[in-house]
Amino acid sequence: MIRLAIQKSGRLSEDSLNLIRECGISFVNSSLKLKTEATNFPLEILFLRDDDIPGYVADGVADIGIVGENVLVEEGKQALQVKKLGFSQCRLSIAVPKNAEFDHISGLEGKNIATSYPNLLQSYLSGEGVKAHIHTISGSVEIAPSIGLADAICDIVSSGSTLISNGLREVQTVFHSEAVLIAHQDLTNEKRAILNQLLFRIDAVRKAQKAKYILLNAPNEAIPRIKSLLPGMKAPSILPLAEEGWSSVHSVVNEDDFWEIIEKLREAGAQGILVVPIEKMIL
Ligand SMILES: Nc1ncnc2c1ncn2[C@@H]1O[C@H](COP(=O)(O)OP(=O)(O)OP(=O)(O)O)[C@@H](O)[C@H]1O
Ligand SMILES: O=P(O)(O)OC[C@H]1O[C@H](OP(=O)(O)OP(=O)(O)O)[C@H](O)[C@@H]1O
Ligand SMILES: [Mg+2]
Repeated sequence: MIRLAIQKSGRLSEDSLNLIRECGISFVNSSLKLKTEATNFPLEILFLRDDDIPGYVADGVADIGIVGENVLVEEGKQALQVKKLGFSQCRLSIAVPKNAEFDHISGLEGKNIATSYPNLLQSYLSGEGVKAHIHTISGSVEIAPSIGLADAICDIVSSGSTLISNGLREVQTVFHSEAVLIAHQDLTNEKRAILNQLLFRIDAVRKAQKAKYILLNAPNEAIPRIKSLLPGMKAPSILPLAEEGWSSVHSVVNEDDFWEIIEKLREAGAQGILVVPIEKMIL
C-alpha cells in the first residue's frame, strides 16, 4: 500500500482527484472523511492542507503527494520532485498599487512587502541585492496595500483578475509553478514498485490528454501527401475503402499542431475528417 497526500479543498483538489480517477483508480470520496482507500489499487489517499503536504512526505507520514512547486520550494522540505503534472499553472509575482511609480526592483529597498511566500520572496530579493521588510500573511494578500499594511505584495497570479480587482499592477515574476508529484526520499522497494505502476498510468493519461485520434477518407493519389502530414505513433494506418480508388487514413495528432494539420489535410484532398479524444496512450 502506498499513501498519497492531496489537497483537501482548493485549487489543486479537483485536478488531483481527476488524475487519480483517470488512472483507473476507484475510491469513495466524501467531503468529511479525510482518509480513503482505493478499491482497485494499493493506494490510500489523505486529504490535507496543501502547505502540510511537503512536510508529511519528507517525514514519510505520506509516501507521495501532489502539491504546487511554489509550496514545495517555500516549505524547503526534503522531498523528491518526481513529475510535473501540467495543471494549476501559475506564477508568483510582485505587484504594486496601479498608480505607484516602479522602474526597477531596487525601488523596493526598505519597503514593506506582504506575502504568503516569505522564503521564495526573500531568496529572490537576496539574488537582486534588495533589502525589504517582508510581512507574512496567510491569505487575502492583495488587500494589504489598500489597508496600509504594505507598499507591495508578492502572491500567486494566474489570470491576473484578482490583482486588477484590487487596484494592483504586476511588476515582477519571482517564480513559475505547476502541480508536481513528490515522493519520500527513501521508499521501500515495494512502495517504489507501486509508485512506478502509478507513474506508468499517469504518463499514459498525460500523453493522451495532448493527443487526438484522427480518421479521414482520401483519394489514393492524395495519400503520399497526407502520409507526410500525419506521422502517427509509428506511421498512419491506411485501409482501402469499399469505394474503388479511395482509402481511409487513421493517425494520432498532437493537440498543439491540430488546426494547422487539419487545414493542410483538407487542401491535400482529405474528406470526412473525424477527430476523437484518446483516453489512454501507451507508446
Ligand atoms: N489562481 C490560480 N490558478 C492556478 N493555480 C493556482 C491558483 N492559485 C493557486 N494556485 C496553485 O494551487 C495551489 C493551492 O492554491 P489554494 O489557493 O487552493 O491554496 P490554499 O488556499 O493555501 O489552500 P489550503 O487551504 O489547502 O492551504 C497554490 O499553491 C498554487 O500552486
Ligand atoms: O490571477 P487570478 O486568476 O485572479 O488568481 C490569483 C488568485 O488565486 C489564488 O487565490 P484563490 O482564489 O485560490 O483563493 P485563496 O485566497 O483562498 O487561496 C491566489 O492566491 C490569488 O489570489
Ligand atoms: Mg495553503
